[in-house]
Amino acid sequence: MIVPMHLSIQSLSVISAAVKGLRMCFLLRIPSKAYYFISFIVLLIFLRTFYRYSQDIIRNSASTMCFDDMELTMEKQTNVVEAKHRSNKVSWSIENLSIPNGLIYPQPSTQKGRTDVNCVTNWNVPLVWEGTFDPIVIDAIYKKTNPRVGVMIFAVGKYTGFLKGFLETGEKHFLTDFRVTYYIFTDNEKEVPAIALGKGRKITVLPVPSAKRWQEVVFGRMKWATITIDKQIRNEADYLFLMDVDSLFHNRIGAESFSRLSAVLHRGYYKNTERANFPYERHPESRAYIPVGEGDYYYTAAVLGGYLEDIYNLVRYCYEQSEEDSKNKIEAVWQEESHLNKYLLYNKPTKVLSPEYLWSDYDAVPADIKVVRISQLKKNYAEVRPNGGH
Ligand SMILES: CC(=O)N[C@H]1[C@@H](OP(=O)(O)OP(=O)(O)OC[C@H]2O[C@@H](n3ccc(=O)[nH]c3=O)[C@H](O)[C@@H]2O)O[C@H](CO)[C@H](O)[C@@H]1O
Ligand SMILES: [Mn+2]
Repeated sequence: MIVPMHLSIQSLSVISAAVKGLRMCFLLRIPSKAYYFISFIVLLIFLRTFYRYSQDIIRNSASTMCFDDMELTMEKQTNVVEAKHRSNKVSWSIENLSIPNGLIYPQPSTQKGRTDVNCVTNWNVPLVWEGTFDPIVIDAIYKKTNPRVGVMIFAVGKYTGFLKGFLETGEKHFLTDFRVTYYIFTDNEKEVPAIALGKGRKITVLPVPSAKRWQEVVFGRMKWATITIDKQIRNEADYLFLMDVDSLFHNRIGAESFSRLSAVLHRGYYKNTERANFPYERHPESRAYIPVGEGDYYYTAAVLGGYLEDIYNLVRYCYEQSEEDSKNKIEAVWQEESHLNKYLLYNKPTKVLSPEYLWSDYDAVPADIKVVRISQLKKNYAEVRPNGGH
């Protein structure tokens, strides 16, 4: 319990001054009316002080009780999945959904829309497919806040060879009217190609160490992203993406991809896979463990987006958890993607993007994928990865 010291000291000095005055009156034999009047004032001050003091005590003990209760509840919640060192900074966010006057676009319908696929999750956030948004409307909403968009990509070892195609097609299709900085994490600066960039767009090259195993790179993404956001990106971007570099953009990606935390459904498991068969980490010893019977979707780690602080919390979580695993000599089945899937199960994304946002050149495009926006390139794993392997 905290005693309100400031209050008691202040009030005591007022009371003692009044008592002194009273004694003076008594000693100087000031007429009795004034004497009664001063006594009355002293009594009032005394009562007021006592009242305030007791209120403070009640308030303090109540808050101590609340705090004790909170601690108890938190102890009961044994499975809270979040970064140990979460950022408590306030993210940039879209303020309101206003658009400029006079914008011309087709009338939206309450009756027509995509019916072949589900366009909403069971936690009631959009599941984005072609035909569920109007590019003119959605871009206009976000354009007015003119966010600084950062895209973190890693090109370590032979993967620098993918940069040219990624950047050139990105300039054609990726948030073309927005400010974009490509943060290229590489061990070989000289291999970063010179690409003509649109207005308001730039490249920042960030050195990272080379790797002997590709697994080091994919885990390392979470570590270097965490460190670099802290050191630099936090002051330069409002919205952040993390993407694989071995892909090309084929069609528009716009503001419909923006939300506090947007994750993409992995093309391999979005339609007919029972959750028990999702390739989640199934060993309880791993920090990425998800028990059979739990799970919403299987998300890819190859495209992710969100407000800066939300992405920070996510990458920091994946980094911390994989560090814990490696202390115990465990490597999750799909590396950082396994930790990501655990995080997203217990911290639901605020938008889920369909596999239009990451398809693969290995797979035929089915009828429900009306537009392929990004596609993973076919690659010779033995050739591009330092230790080969699939
Ligand atoms: C479509 C999809 O879900 N992709 C994921 C999948 O395989 P992928 O086959 O897509 O992984 P990948 O070889 O493309 O590696 C992921 C990314 O790490 C970077 N990189 C990797 C190795 C290397 O030597 N140098 C380098 O720069 C590069 O940006 C690459 O795009 O599994 C990986 C982890 O197992 C990641 O979770 C990928 O996001
Ligand atoms: Mn990839």
